[in-house]
Amino acid sequence: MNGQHPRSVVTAPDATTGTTSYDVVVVGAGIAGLYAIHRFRSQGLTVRAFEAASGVGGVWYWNRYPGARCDVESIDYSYSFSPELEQEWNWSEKYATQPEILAYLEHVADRFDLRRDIRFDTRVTSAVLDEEGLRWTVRTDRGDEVSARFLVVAAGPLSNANTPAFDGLDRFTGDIVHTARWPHDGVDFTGKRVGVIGTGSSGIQSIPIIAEQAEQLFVFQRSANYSIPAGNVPLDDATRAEQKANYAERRRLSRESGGGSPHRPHPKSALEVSEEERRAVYEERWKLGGVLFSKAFPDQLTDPAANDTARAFWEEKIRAVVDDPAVAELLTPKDHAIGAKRIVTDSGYYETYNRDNVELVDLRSTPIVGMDETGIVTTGAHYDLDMIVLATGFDAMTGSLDKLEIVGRGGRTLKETWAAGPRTYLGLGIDGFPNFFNLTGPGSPSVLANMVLHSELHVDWVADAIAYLDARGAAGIEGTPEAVADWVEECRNRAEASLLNSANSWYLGANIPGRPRVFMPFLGGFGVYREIITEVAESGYKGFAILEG
Ligand SMILES: Cc1cc2nc3c(=O)[nH]c(=O)nc-3n(C[C@H](O)[C@H](O)[C@H](O)COP(=O)(O)OP(=O)(O)OC[C@H]3O[C@@H](n4cnc5c(N)ncnc54)[C@H](O)[C@@H]3O)c2cc1C
Repeated sequence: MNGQHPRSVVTAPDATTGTTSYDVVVVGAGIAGLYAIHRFRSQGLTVRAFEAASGVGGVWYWNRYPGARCDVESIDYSYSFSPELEQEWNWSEKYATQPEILAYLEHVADRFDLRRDIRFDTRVTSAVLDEEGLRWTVRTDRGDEVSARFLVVAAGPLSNANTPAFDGLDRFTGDIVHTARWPHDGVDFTGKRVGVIGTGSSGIQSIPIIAEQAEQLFVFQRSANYSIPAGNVPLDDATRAEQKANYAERRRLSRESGGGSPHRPHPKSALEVSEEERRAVYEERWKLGGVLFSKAFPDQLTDPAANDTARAFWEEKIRAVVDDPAVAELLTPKDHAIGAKRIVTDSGYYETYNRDNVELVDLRSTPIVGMDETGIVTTGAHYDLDMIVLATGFDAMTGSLDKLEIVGRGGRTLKETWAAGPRTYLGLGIDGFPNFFNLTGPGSPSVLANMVLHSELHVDWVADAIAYLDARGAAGIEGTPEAVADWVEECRNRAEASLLNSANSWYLGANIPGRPRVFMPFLGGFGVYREIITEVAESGYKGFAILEG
């Protein structure tokens, strides 16, 4: 071979098998999938993307519930690969709403002409490895069968909506909506008796808006969560101009940071500073709004005593807002450290409980028994309802992968390989699954980071790996079993040193019956992770086997 692996140009379907060949198949057209199409195409690779939805956007296509917003500032929750795009797009608010983020992603799809390589309304059902030819045969629910050298799954860590198996849910005769499958023409709550089940991010973001419309709102809470006001503001021209002028520096700081934002924690421990200084730092973080509160001090998520100072500050703030002390008590988490579950970013959540038409139902003391024709039955009461909103979150991180039958070496499925929990090398390589890359999933910082920058980091890494293989005429790349074992150990050690491992959260699959309890994201921080995977690439892919053609 002359140093170039033969490219698989898009072929006409094979006359006998009906199969079309591509360099890369991309599953999903959310933030990660869209950039993947652009990046691979720019490198001269042929791409076929499949998307189950009718349009681009991923979570921003599906999660149209009222109040849906990003919790990373809009200016940071934006692609960085195109300086022109950075300059031309104008965010209207500090934390953009779902319609605006979706409009942004549609603009990206149009601007870079991405739709022509996406087959919409098409769910990938299986991907099977041909071990000898090192190719993946990908099949869909619409009868497609295509072949690709590389399988890139961008199915998203939060794309598989979770509906708990409530007894009698199908007997309820009113309307049922899931926040992650929200009707495109909206939902009118006017004059309705509504029950919202769940007080995670989707519930907390939507409850204030539903409460304004509904005649009566019952909030069914199993676990209280820590939420912090977004402190959202419209962005004026001067602010935008200043942000854009400093975009490059902002990006640098974000890439090097723990979570993908330009803000840094205070340099000292929360326990080393005076009470006065600590309060001032927390006040400043409170004003920044949202998730950044969990990173005010470097030891906030590792030292319970440091964490407790943040929790006490939070509690004082919330108790000052909620009129009824008994309700404030119920809204105060008792079972996890602040930041151990992703802190929610809200707009008027706690104030909502001061309204006469809102009642908080504590499912810890009166669990849901089930539904009947007219409403929700708990061990304490029957709630007559016109509508149930399921804000019950996701089968996170591995849910969408599980629905997709990925069959690697020896006919072994990914599901079997991960039966005791996900096992990867850097989140990017799995032994037994050559030329398969799962973007922003287990073993990477994933949902702990700014997912736009994270998606770009992963896509660029994969594109560079493919270029490396092609330059050497190699056929493939595969994480070695030793490297996978070491990385699993590394991830476990980091998790055990963190308070995040102690909460019963979806980071560990704890919301899904039967899931092994394994902390799935890499906890070393985005900047550290970026350095590690960059060094691995620069070393000639240490820990990966380079497979000859
Ligand atoms: C309401 C909400 C708010 C969020 N806010 C933030 C935030 O502020 N900051 C942040 O960093 N992260 C946030 N996230 C996390 C979010 O998951 C990421 O930011 C990002 O959008 C993920 O992009 P993605 O392309 O990886 O996945 P997704 O956006 O989930 O896209 C995956 C796509 O793959 C498709 N798909 C899945 N399986 C298949 C299949 N078998 N065949 C075909 N298509 C398939 C899905 O339909 C989906 O459209 C939020 C998540 C939610 C749900």
